[in-house]
Amino acid sequence: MTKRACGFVIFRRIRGMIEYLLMQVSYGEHHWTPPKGHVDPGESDMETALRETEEEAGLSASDLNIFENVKHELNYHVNGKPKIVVYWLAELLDPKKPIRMSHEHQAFKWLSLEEACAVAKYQDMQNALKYFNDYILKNLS
Ligand SMILES: Nc1ncnc2c1ncn2[C@@H]1O[C@H](COP(=O)(O)OP(=O)(O)OP(=O)(O)OP(=O)(O)OC[C@H]2O[C@@H](n3cnc4c(N)ncnc43)[C@H](O)[C@@H]2O)[C@@H](O)[C@H]1O
Repeated sequence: MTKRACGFVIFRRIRGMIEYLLMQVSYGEHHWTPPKGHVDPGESDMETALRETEEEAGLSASDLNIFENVKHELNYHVNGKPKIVVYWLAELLDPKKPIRMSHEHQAFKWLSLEEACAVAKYQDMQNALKYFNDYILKNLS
């Protein structure tokens, strides 16, 4: 059975720069991803993305401008099992709003596209970040 997770690639505009929020998990390989998590039974993808973002980063829907039509899907395998991760683009409305981490993460960073791609490590996550960055440059600048 395919696992499904959903979240937001969150960006902020600060000092004339675009920065992306990446969070480092406190377990396993301590990898970095945007806030996201598994879809619970009966939840829609968007409900999952909102719940996980609140739990993992302390940000609620009212903190974000969510671009519901701008999304990107990642497909990879975890322990031999397929996993789909859906990300929507979202802007943090107050760029200075503090991030409140849960026990699932040990660090977070606001990063430029290049820095975020270096930290994200996986090619498909890098492609997602570039896709969203292109959208911002073409439509939101
Ligand atoms: N090793 C561990 N030890 C203790 N508790 C653990 C654990 N793994 C998970 N948990 C528990 O599971 C919960 C996570 O639940 P959720 O928070 O609901 O779900 P998630 O973000 O999708 O989980 P995860 O971090 O496992 O997913 P990812 O696909 O990024 O990452 C899964 C794997 O895929 C790899 N990966 C990530 N992105 C990838 C990509 N784009 N391509 C290929 N591989 C990728 C990662 O490096 C990682 O190895 C946590 O509360 C934690 O308690």
